[in-house]
Amino acid sequence: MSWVDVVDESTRNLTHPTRPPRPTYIPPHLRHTYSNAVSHLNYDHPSSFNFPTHPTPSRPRFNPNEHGRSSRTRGGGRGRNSFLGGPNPNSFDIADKFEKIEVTEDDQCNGNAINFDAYEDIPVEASGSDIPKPVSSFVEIDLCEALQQNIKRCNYVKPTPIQRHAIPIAIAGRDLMACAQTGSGKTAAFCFPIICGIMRDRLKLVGPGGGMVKVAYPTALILSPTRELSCQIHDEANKFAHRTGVRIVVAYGGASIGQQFHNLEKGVDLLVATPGRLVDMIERGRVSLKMIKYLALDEADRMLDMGFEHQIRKIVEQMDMPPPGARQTMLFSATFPDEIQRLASDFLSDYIFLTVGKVGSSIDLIAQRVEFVQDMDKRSHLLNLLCSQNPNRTREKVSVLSDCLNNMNLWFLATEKFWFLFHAPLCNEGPSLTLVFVETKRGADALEHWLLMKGFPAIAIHGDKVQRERERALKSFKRGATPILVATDVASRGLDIPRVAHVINFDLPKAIDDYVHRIGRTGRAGNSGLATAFFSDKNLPLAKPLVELMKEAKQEVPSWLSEYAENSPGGGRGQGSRYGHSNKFGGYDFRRSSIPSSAVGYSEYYGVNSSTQAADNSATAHGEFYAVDYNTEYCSTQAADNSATAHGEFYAVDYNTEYYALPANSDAYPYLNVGSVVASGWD
Ligand SMILES: Nc1ncnc2c1ncn2[C@@H]1O[C@H](COP(=O)(O)OP(=O)(O)OP(=O)(O)O)[C@@H](O)[C@H]1O
Repeated sequence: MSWVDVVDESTRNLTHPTRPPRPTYIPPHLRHTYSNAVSHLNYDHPSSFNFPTHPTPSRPRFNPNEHGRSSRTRGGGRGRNSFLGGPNPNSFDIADKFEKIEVTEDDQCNGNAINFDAYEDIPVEASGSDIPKPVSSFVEIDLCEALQQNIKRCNYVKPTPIQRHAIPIAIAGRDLMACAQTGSGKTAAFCFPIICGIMRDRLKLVGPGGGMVKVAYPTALILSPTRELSCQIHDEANKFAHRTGVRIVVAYGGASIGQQFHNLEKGVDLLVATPGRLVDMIERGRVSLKMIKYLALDEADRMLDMGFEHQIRKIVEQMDMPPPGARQTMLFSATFPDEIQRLASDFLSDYIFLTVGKVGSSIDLIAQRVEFVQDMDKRSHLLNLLCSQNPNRTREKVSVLSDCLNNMNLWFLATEKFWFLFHAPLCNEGPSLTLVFVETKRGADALEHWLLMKGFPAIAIHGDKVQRERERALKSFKRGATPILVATDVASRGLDIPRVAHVINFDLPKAIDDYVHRIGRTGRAGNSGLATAFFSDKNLPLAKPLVELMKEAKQEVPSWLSEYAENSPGGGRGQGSRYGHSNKFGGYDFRRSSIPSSAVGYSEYYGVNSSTQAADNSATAHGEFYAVDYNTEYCSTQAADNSATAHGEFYAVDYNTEYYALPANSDAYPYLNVGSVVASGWD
């Protein structure tokens, strides 16, 4: 139950929920360290490279101290209703921040001017064998002419980093697991190679799906977790495939299956689908996957977590889809926990793992604020925030006017009346948009209703709404007619909505990955954004990963939050945290944890493949790895407790050197033996 539900309940009962007791202090566990070892760019090296990390130039970033106030004291001076009561310890003039946010609009294809220079300095790592070299322009890539034309039409002047690296890999036919920041252009990174591949195959293949047929045989399949995201990918892919002859169909639940069958009957090369609807279509015998040559999973970690894994396995492993190796598989997300990587590797063959940017984040471009707000104060705090988004607007004005309108039973007029107030100063062309995340569907409805009553133009989207309502809400939000969207996690992934200037985590999610995706709805395509989170006692498990994430993004961490992080039980990786051994958020090739050296931040290694997992615990490394510090901890993928400890240094292993694993949990003393066997503490 979210706080909104609590508020509803409590107002009804005229009681207030009691504040949960403070947790007892538990010292933070030792954080793993990882070196930021930087290797030389080495394209001659046949199978792995690590791109240099450049110093990050300073970007304008929100600094709460500039505003002369601090949110550092936990709850200090916090009133039950800070609007009516005393000063709010977290209050700040958000209007100042909005002035600093750069959101521009000038584009033919996607409605947003792009500032991809912002991504120029981000680190890129790739691992796997024989990695194709990245490119620096689209023309360098062997894409078909029509596709090149469409890329220009879309105003894509140059590839984003993920596109520079991922597209050549995919065009070379390699399987890929790619992790890149939210809003950094992953959709095109998998769409271009797929469309190009379909066009090439066309010349060679004539599938059974020509003309009006009852069973559709797509050659490419893109799966995504939500209906809205599938529609968005479909729209994007259609733009890229303009005049190429590639036929793209979308299939998702909640809409007429008859219409979707009809679309399929007209022919389909690329099917974009949500898993549930696709299973339905396959089971009705209307779609066959036996011609699939390209498979892409967007938001792949979400697709393989508990909610979807069963369906995905059914589609990929139990229907008639060709196996890994016979098809090309690409997995993309902004977050890739180890456990999910392990599951995902079942679907891949000799794949390349690519990570672009501060993995699992979008963050340098997003100013993050965390404010301590007790559940009962959240609504009034939200109102303060929304009011302060426009410097000319005072909460009193809104309150008086909306009370007035409410009394006259004219709340629907209020929406109209206050709409103009959301034309925030940051952009002249349209209103800035605010996305408010809540925990429950009921909470979303309640908050939408309450905001409307208060005169704020809000609309809710969540999984209990019928599809038409969901689409209407999103459309209204996108065009700015209703510039506040109250959403559950249904809107947290993938949606690319220009002009979302502010994401408010009214209720924080349980897992830090979800936080990363939520805040990634702003700060997209190189633009900056603002994310505000309301943190309350019940978010304690999230404190530590949140602090780590904010530090990694060079954000100001309130001291009260650091204190919470230290008191966080079990080191506070967060409820639902799925991180393994690394401080890096989300994107770390789990195969590396089989190799001691890589587990401590080594940048070059290769030849790690499925043989590392061989039953006899043997592996063959084809490459260099070296220099493990004394007492460095590293994890073993095969150890029961995923841990092992290396004491010592070893380095300089020649190509084709064989090394063997000791049993789990052994303290190993690796020794230097150039060109020969190295025993080390992994199994
Ligand atoms: N090379 C490019 N040049 C200009 N704009 C681009 C380029 N590539 C992508 N874009 C635009 O950047 C925006 C973000 O892209 P996209 O939605 O693919 O990001 P994403 O990485 O998939 O984000 P998320 O992780 O949230 O799903 C889109 O509006 C897209 O049209």
